[in-house]
Amino acid sequence: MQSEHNFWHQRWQNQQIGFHLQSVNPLLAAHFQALALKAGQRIFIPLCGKTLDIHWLLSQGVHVVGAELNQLAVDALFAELGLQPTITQAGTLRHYHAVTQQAQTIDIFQGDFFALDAALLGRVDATYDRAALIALPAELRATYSAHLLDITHGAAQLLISFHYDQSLISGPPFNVSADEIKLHYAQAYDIALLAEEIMPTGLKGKYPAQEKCWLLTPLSAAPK
Ligand SMILES: C[S@@+](CC[C@H](N)C(=O)[O-])C[C@H]1O[C@@H](n2cnc3c(N)ncnc32)[C@H](O)[C@@H]1O
Repeated sequence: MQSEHNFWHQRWQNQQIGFHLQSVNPLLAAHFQALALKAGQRIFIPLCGKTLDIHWLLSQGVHVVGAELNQLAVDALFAELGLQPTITQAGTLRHYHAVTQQAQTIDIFQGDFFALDAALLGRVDATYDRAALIALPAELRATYSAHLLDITHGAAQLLISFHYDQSLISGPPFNVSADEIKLHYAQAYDIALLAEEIMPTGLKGKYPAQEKCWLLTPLSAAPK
């Protein structure tokens, strides 16, 4: 686990953050409404980095809670949002909290996602997973998905997955197949494919790759 953490700390330290998009993720903007969140509800972004998707979600009138390992990323996120957070220690995690001018709250837990529990995380009405599941190696993904289900009480998810020939190059991002998504989540969710898109530039500019956007609806709430 420590080498896994060091890998990401080094990426942030060296600003090797090719995963960080310069605008809101088009799949989020196109399919956010599928989550049917109301103003004032709260969305969780595991492994959030300093994504501009957070800026966009706050502008949609929802509260945001995130988890991110690296402190440089979290400090940059708040600086780019123009917000001065209050920071408190919560066990091994640092809890950043701020309120936007439009009264949306943003809470980021800086530290290991696996140290976050349901009580600390608080209410979650939906989860947005972009480059979280696919950022983790195969041996961590079952633990990740089980922990996510546990701490969010199985809240609905918008999940973006990544598909390419894993034999061409090693991850991250990792290829996570539709079958694997079902393996992790079919016991808790109805799983619907909302969109699939070929990445015009491919992965790292050369390997053919595809993104898929999934809506995971809790089985208790899914239409029969
Ligand atoms: C591929 S990036 C995606 C970031 C963001 N979701 C985005 O779309 O830009 C994965 C992020 O997860 C963070 N991360 C990796 N392992 C983590 C862990 N165990 N707990 C919390 N964050 C972690 C990394 O520091 C990195 O910022």
